[in-house]
Amino acid sequence: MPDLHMKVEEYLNEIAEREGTVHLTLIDPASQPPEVAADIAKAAVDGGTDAIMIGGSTGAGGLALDQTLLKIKEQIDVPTVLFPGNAGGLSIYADAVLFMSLLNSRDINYVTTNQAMGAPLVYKYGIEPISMAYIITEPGGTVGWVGDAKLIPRNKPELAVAYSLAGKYMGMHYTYLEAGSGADQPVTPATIGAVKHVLGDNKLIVGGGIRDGRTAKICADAGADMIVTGTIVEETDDVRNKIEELVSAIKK
Ligand SMILES: CC(C)=CCC/C(C)=C/CC/C(C)=C/CC/C(C)=C/COP(=O)(O)OP(=O)(O)O
Ligand SMILES: O=P(O)(O)OC[C@@H](O)CO
Ligand SMILES: [Mg+2]
Repeated sequence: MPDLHMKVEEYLNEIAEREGTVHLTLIDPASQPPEVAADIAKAAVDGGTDAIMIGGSTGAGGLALDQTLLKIKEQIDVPTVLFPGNAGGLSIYADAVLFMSLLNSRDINYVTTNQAMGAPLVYKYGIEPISMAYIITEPGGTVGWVGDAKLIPRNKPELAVAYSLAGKYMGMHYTYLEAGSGADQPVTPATIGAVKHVLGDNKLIVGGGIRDGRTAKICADAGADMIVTGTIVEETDDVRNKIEELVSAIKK
């Protein structure tokens, strides 16, 4: 049960310290009606997920986003964290936003422009911004295409390290290594380990292509502080059971 006076970033960091790894469930508001999203969120929380991330690369804003958040908040009391594909992915009903720059994008819109367009809303709505370096590796999926990322090759950890260090030196608190939603394989343990080594205490999020406890544990053991799963939660018939499998594999 979260302390509501605590900031979301502190809440997540504290779980990472105490339990070894945080589990985040990603819900795409464009994938199902708000009531169904709320049922998924409830089952995920019952299964032990630590927070709900809300976002999508395509069509994830507006009324559907607001209604999805409102319905989810009726069902659960863990934090809701926006994962916006652009400035349209913000909602007054969320607790926090992963305020990210896609560092390896070729398109300035994903490096600073959406951030500038969204920042006044974050301020006005009072959403907690969590600064984050977002780095996409092969295969990259939809988000790699939409974000026009110069994908980091799977076998080039040194390039992921270079971008991660740049993010840290620019003052970003979190780093997110993304293989793309639904990737056939997640980011390699070698890349995760090399990046975590240079990040030190800065938190590392890993997502894309993680579908089972065994894979989640490999990523956590390699150095991920937080594991994101989205697609598998959309696909499974038993969300609670699937989340329990993932959570029990990565927590102390
Ligand atoms: C901070 C603000 C206001 C905006 C940031 C804008 C940036 C940098 C976006 C990065 C590029 C991007 C398109 C990110 C989307 C992240 C996301 C929600 C991925 C989830 O992917 P899915 O939507 O599940 O993928 P599919 O559409 O393939 O299912
Ligand atoms: O859908 P999956 O493959 O779990 O990926 C989650 C997340 O990393 C996508 O941004
Ligand atoms: Mg998706």
